[in-house]
Amino acid sequence: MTIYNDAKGGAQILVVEDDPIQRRLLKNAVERAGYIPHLAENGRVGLEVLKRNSGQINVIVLDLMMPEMNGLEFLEALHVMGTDIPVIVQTGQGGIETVVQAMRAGAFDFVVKPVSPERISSAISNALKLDQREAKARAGRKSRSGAIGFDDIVSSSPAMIRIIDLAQRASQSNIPVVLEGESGVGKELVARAIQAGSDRAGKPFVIVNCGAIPHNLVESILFGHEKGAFTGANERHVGKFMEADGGTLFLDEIGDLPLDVQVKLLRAVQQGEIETVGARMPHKVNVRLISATNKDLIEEVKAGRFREDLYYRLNVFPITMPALRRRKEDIPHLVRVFVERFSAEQKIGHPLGISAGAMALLTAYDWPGNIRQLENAIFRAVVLSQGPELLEADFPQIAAQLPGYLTPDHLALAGDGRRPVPAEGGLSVVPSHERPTLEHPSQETPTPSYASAEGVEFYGPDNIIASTGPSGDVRKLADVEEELIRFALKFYRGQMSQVARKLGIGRSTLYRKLKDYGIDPDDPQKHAA
Ligand SMILES: Nc1ncnc2c1ncn2[C@@H]1O[C@H](COP(=O)(O)OP(=O)(O)OP(=O)(O)O)[C@@H](O)[C@H]1O
Repeated sequence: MTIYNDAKGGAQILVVEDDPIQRRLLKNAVERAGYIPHLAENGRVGLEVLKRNSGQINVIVLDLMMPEMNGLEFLEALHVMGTDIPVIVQTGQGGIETVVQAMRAGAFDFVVKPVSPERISSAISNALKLDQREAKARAGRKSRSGAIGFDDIVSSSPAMIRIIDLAQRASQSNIPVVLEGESGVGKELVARAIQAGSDRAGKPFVIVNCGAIPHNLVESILFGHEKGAFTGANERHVGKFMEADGGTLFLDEIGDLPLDVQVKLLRAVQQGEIETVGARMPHKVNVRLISATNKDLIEEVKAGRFREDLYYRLNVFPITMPALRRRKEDIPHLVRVFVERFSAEQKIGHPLGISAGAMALLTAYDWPGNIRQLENAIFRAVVLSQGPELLEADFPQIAAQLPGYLTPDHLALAGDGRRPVPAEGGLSVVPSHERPTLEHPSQETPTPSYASAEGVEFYGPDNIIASTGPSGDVRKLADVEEELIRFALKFYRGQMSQVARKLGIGRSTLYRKLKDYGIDPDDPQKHAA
């Protein structure tokens, strides 16, 4: 790993990439754009660099396919660390599904390999813009957080109106509530509103994400520990139950709680007292519990991963929150509220609207990351917006995933040279007559000049590699090889991993051959002068 400290005053970019050639290319591109690169050959080293340079790194450029700790694991580790440095993921293999996973895991943008220096430079400059403005936006939102109530929950659909009604009733008592629903549907928001609408309003609202804490620390984090209770317990630690005393404890991802801690939680719920690790006596606590889960808890009980007695104790008042794709009526309302909120926060300086085409696009999409993903998409679009209204072009990642919205760039996203594959449960196939007809005339969506589905033969003129030259003699092996590589690059639209795999060679061998033959992967047909 190399660290460049000869600061030119530019932003600092961490490049996490296992392929030495790609790493070098990125380093050059980052330097050429005037930034300071930090290089790491895998996710583990990347985390070390981050820790060592805490607060210094502005943007991360991350490869998704890496040995040891892959890109998704790295994103997960960032989430656990509570770091929200914008991450640009690079994808070559795996195609759109991996990209969707990465965006879900919080990536800001993605680029498809091989990445041109211009593309990476513009992705970094967008991410930097976001980095600076988001810090302000977060500060703004945080100051409101204590006061979030039912009025802050956008609800147009019958399903959401019913949820608000249930939640309002739950807020009238101390009844334990379980909020069920996919990630990003608004469980925490509803939990906050319940607290704000209850007689505990103004008291602590403490959140514990049970899924994000290492198993060996859960007990101590929930119940606290005395000084010297175990090796390394150098200070007394007040647990989350004590912190929430008098208020509400929101246990997120409750299904991830280890079984041994579930026993202690059951005792706390049944007896209203907690046992601090290392303490002689239990403490009485007055805490209202709201739990949330994106798992089916009954299935977890059946599988023996969640205690049945605890399930019945916690699940007295279940509220199931449907995914956003099941209540699309909420989308336009949410979009307008977010556009208004973010343009005010970002001090856009003029009223910002949204075009009908963009609204149709956002409504057509299925939002696998639910409202969080929608909120982030709008935030990003508002930050980067230039005109009086947001257009479809401001949502390239969404458009790329909707059939009927493909542009030439988007087509290149499919990892296997075919049209992008919808993420599981991620997209609706919108019948053509219902598809929003936006500024995408059909000629903008090119018909691929090949049919690369496995097993489908291709008989186009491009597919003929001659075995004899103009003189009538057999051609040199190297010439044929060069031609085949150029063809493969074009055929697989520059997807290096795929080209290497299909040619039956390693990626580094491919890069070496590109160099030997002077082939530019961005423009494989161009011959060196
Ligand atoms: N109905 C809504 N109106 C306005 N904003 C909403 C609504 N639902 C969710 N949001 C916003 O979407 C984001 C995600 O919501 P929230 O954190 O409550 O989801 P969650 O279900 O708790 O997610 P996770 O399970 O991943 O923790 C938050 O910023 C929240 O304010």
